[in-house]
Amino acid sequence: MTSQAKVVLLACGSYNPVTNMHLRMFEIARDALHRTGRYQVISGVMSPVGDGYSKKDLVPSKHRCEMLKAALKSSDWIKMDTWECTQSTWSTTAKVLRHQKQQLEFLNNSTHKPSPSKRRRRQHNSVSDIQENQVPQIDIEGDHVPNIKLLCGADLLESFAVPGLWEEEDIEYIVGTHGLVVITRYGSDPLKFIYESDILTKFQENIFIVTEWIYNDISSTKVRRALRRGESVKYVLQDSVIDYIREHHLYGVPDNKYINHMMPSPNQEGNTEAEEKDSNSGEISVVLRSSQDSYSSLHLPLHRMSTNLDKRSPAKGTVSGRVPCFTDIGMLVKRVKNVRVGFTPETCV
Ligand SMILES: Nc1ncnc2c1ncn2[C@@H]1O[C@H](COP(=O)(O)OP(=O)(O)OP(=O)(O)O)[C@@H](O)[C@H]1O
Ligand SMILES: O=C(O)c1ccc[n+]([C@@H]2O[C@H](COP(=O)([O-])O)[C@@H](O)[C@H]2O)c1
Repeated sequence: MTSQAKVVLLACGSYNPVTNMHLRMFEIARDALHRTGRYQVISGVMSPVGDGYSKKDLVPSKHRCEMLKAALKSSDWIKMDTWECTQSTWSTTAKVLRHQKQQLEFLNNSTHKPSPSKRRRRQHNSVSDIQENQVPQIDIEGDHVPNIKLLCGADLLESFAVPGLWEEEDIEYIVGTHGLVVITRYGSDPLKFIYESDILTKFQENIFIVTEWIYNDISSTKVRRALRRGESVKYVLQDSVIDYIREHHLYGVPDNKYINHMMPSPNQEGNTEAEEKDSNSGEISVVLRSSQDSYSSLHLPLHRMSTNLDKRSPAKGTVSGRVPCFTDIGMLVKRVKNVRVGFTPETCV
């Protein structure tokens, strides 16, 4: 019986925000590699791109990392590594792979897992509370350093052909030294693409194409568009990620009439204690009721509301008489400093 090669799957991306498909890619890839009988996937690593990557609508890495951290609670084998996004400038994917390789070699050579140096700790301070994930815990058995393969969608593979985007020597290093696991994506034809590229054809045996038969063309771009329009993204993102986006008002999530489409996740329901606490801490908790028994809450810092409140109510932060008008949201119950006012759209002018 031949021994199985140990593999770590590394996926680099914006994760702006992380979607269920980003997570599923790992599951699909692991299944496919295991099916061959030749590989054993020992870990998955997600490396969010740094803020220096000038991509439209990229929210700060602090938020993207927090969303990834929340999403990865649902996996016991995929970890985040924040090394890339804590570098002062954008790092090429080849550089990230080199770093990961060094980490694994270091792990392999030492009996103890590396603890972050003081310098690294300082670098990670900007990304609050994610230090625990900065060095993915990978259990290495035996003498061989696992092979790191770059996991990506077919669109990333096809971006190799965009003039000036990737360095040719980087492509050689990525595909020749590490190898790719490519998940098919709608509209892509990776086999044809490899055929048309000399360099990819040269390293063809290092490219593993996985057809995703449970077709799913989720993309972060589409998610951001839906969020901007106030449309539901439930079951497309992890509930914890939706909660985070809502709490931090990311991606232009509207505060007004569409917000009731973003239903709360089960872990947010019945959180009256938190609401009471917020109402005493300079924040307004607005509870939107869109049907008989389902609620969605929206936390607004007082300074964001003060203009409305100044205009419409006698005292800032208190509600009496007329209240800010939130149109088209059905029954709305509003709590400010423990004053609770219920009203319907008809009461708005
Ligand atoms: N639906 C999908 N099918 C296959 N691969 C995907 C899918 N969505 C994302 N990927 C892959 O995930 C990796 C990370 O991508 P990225 O964070 O840029 O996601 P994205 O959804 O394509 O983002 P955006 O829409 O903002 O460009 C890339 O390799 C990309 O090809
Ligand atoms: O290394 C490169 O030259 C390179 C060129 C283009 C994109 N990438 C990486 O590809 C990943 C996905 O990029 P994007 O633009 O599809 O979100 C992200 O991690 C980028 O750093 C890397």
